[in-house]
Amino acid sequence: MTDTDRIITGERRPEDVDAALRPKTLDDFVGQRAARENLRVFIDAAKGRGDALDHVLFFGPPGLGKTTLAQIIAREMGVGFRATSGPVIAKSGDLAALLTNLEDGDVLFIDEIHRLNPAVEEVLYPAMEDRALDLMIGEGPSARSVRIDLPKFTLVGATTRQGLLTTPLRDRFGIPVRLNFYTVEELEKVVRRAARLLGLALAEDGATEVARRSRGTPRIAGRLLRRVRDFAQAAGAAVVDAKVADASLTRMEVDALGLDAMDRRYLNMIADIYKGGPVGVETLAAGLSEPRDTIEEVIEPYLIQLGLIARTARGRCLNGRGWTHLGLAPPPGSGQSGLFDS
Ligand SMILES: Nc1ncnc2c1ncn2[C@@H]1O[C@H](COP(=O)(O)OP(=O)(O)OP(=O)(O)O)[C@@H](O)[C@H]1O
Ligand SMILES: [Mg+2]
Repeated sequence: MTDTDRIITGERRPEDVDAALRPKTLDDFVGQRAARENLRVFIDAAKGRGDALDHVLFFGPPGLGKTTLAQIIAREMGVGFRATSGPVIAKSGDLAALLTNLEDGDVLFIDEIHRLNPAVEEVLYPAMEDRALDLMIGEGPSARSVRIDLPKFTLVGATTRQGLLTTPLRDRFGIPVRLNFYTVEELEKVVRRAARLLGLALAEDGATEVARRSRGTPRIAGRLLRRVRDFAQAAGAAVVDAKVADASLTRMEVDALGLDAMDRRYLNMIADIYKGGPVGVETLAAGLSEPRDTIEEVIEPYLIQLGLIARTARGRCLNGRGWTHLGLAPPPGSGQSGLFDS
C-alpha cells in the first residue's frame, strides 16, 4: 500500500476537491494564528510602501494550507499569481522564461521547491536577491554574460521537506513560515465551513467527531467529511451527528484518534516485537516494508504530536499513551508504566 492509498494521507488524492473548499482571504483562513498575523503585518507594510512582498517560504506537512496561503498572498496584495513546481522546471531557460514574463509585484509560486534541479536553482539566486537574471550569450571565447533586470516579483516557495533545501536557497527567503498541525477546535471550524459549502447538515458533535479524527490536517478533514456524507446518505440520515460520523469513520478504519491500519501496524510493531523500543527507523522501515521517508514524514509526525511515540537518539520508543491507545500494558521494568508521561 502506498501512502496515497490511505484515506488519512495528508497528500493530495485524486478525489480531493481542494479548490472548492479553499479559503480566499486571510480572514477566511482558519488557524495558523502566528503565521496569519505576521503575514497580515508584512502584506500591509509592503502595500503601504507600494513595494512587492519579500519572498516567502512555507514549510510543513502536506495538506496544511501552503498552496492556499500562497494564493491568498497574491489576492491580498492585489497582484497576479503564477504557479509551477520544482520538478516541472527542467532547464534554467524554463525558469528564465517564467521570470521574464512576470509583472511588477506578481507572485511566482514554486511548489515542491526542494526538488529544483541545481542548475535552475543557480538562476534563482540572483533573481531573488537582486531581481536580475544573468544570461550567457554566445559560446566559446566570445561568450559573455549579460544581466537582465526582472520585475519586482515575490517568490513564494512551498516544501514538505525543509531539511532538503540548500542553505543558500533557504537564506534568500525573507519570510520563512512554518505551518503546524491544527487543533481540534480549528478543524471544527474548517469542517463546519466545508459542510456549509457542501450543503451538508452537520450537527455540532458531528463536526467535533470528524475534526478529532482528521490528523490535524484540513485536507483530511475535507476528505473525511465527504466520505461521511456518502455514508449518511446511504443510511438515510438527514443530519450528520457524532453517531453517524463515528459509524462511517469506523467503517473506513479510521480510529478515535484518526489513526488507520498503517499507524497501528507501526505502533504494534514497536510494542510487540521491540517491547516498546528503542528501535531504529531503518529496522522499522524494513519490518513494515515502507520507505524510511514515508515513516519519518508521513507516519511519525502525527504520532509524535499526539505523544504516542518519541524519537530518541537510540531510536523510536512507545510512550505510555501509545501503550494505552493500543489497549496494552507496557512491559514491567520498561520505565514506561504510563504514570509519568501521559
Ligand atoms: N486554514 C484552512 N482553512 C480551511 N481550509 C483549509 C485551510 N488550510 C487548508 N485548507 C484546505 O485544505 C486543502 C489542502 O490545502 P493546500 O492545498 O493549501 O495544502 P498544501 O499545504 O499546499 O498541501 P501540499 O503539501 O500537498 O501541497 C484545501 O482544500 C484547502 O481548502
Ligand atoms: Mg500544495
